Amino acid sequence: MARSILFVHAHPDDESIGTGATMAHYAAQGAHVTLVTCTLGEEGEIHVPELAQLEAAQADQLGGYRLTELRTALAALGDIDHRMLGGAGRYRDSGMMGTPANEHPRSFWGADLEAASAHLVEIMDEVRPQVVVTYDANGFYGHPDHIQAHRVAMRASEIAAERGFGPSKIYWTAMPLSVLKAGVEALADSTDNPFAAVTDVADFPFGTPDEEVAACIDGSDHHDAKVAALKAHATQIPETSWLYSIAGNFGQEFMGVEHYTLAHGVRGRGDGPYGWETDLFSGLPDGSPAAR
Ligand SMILES: CC(=O)N[C@H]1[C@@H](O[C@@H]2[C@H](O)[C@H](O)[C@@H](O)[C@H](O)[C@H]2O)O[C@H](CO)[C@@H](O)[C@@H]1O
Ligand SMILES: [Zn+2]
Repeated sequence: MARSILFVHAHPDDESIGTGATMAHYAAQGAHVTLVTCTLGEEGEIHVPELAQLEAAQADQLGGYRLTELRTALAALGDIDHRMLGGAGRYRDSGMMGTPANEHPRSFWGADLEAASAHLVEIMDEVRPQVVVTYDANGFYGHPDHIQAHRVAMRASEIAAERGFGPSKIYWTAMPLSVLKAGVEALADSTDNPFAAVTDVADFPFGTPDEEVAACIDGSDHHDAKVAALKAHATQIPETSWLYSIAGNFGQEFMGVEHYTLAHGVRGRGDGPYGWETDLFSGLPDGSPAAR
């Protein structure tokens, strides 16, 4: 049975930042890798000075531009089947929690959950993923679009299951506290340490106790592909980003290794002190819905 994995992300850049190595890992193995992006990222910052006037308050063209960045990023990750939830432009970037963009008539945060989920069910019925990957209920770090992406992915998976093609496993992106702690220590002497004010990893809006993590995907063979994908998102991720300096200070494994908690399904065989799975498809029952 062809392996099919579906990633649900909020903005262009999240797919590369949070799951780029995993996507490249499974694409390289010949799995059907589908990415659903829920918004175009219209409310993002612009770290490329010559594009500053594309911002929402001026030309309001950042969303279309970020779609081109996303396409370049996906080309670096491999053969990825990319869809925009409800079609490009259907749902708008809601901005950070509590900002006026939350109230925009097309904001994803204000979307009707059933209608948004129906768009995702349609894609799930076509690609029949055995595995779905999204964020935890806090959207990993509390962004409204990430929280809504979680809700839509979970509701769509529920509806798909009722119709006989639900995923066998659902994972949420996670950062083990041990990795977070090592990363903060690695950056401690860095000149551009964004976490200089952090004294305790519990201060971060994310971080999962190691024993609650279920899977660790080693995509370090795809480290360069992930870095190329991050660089494609230049409006969001400046050359000076800590994402690049931590790889230098922490080591390449930071960039190429991605972790997940298991929200639904049976955990397969694992390694190490906490039995972390090394394959998101491990332990799948044979009866998983076949791709159409
Ligand atoms: C990684 C991610 O989800 N980025 C979002 C996020 O971007 C943040 C936002 O611009 C904030 O104002 C900055 O201080 C912060 O550094 C950024 O990470 O929110 C944007 C607006 O919704 C979104 O476009 C971007 O993809
Ligand atoms: Zn995002």
